[in-house]
Amino acid sequence: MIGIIDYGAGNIGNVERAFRYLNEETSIIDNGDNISSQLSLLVLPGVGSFAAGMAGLKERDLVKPIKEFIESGRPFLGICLGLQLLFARSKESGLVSGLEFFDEECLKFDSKKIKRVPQIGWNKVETVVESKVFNELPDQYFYFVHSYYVPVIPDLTVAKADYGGQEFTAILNRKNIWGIQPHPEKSGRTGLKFLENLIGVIK
Ligand SMILES: NC(=O)CC[C@H](N)C(=O)O
Repeated sequence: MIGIIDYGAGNIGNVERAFRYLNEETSIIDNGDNISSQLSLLVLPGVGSFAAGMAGLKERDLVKPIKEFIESGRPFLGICLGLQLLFARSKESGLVSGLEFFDEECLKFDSKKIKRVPQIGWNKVETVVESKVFNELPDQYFYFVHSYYVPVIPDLTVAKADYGGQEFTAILNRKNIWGIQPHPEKSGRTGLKFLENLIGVIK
């Protein structure tokens, strides 16, 4: 069973449809009581601001159960804002702390150097560390919608992308924690294949 966290603003429906297309059972989780170690994967699909995301998790008492699930070593996937919320903080939301699994800060694309911020559209993802999650992808193109990014971080970034000359982390992994900045649920066959590969890797 794959748990999909609903903190009131994530892209739940498309994420649920993507996993169901892969014949995976899903459960929508909007309170901490439903986060159990029986889940094969816990997914945090994020849409909106860093502060609103954390507020949504706090309002539903989801922060502690999510942290306990991840600290217990169970597989976790953060999507877009869900990847960013794994970090200590973001330039988007001042002093608001994230889930703090990683110390770095999410930064904003420099609109003085890059004409169009947010990045909205397809972009090529470049593998940094070989992983089975990249096996037999139809191509390397994923769909992005974001203004903030996580820099490339050694021993954490497994795939990167470049937007307007700014390199950033597209996919991260450390032990049981996975994050993907683009939206695999909006990235067609490539996104579905990534999710299918990830399900195989975490089993
Ligand atoms: N699509 C989103 O949820 C964007 C996440 C974050 N607010 C960013 O701009 O990077």
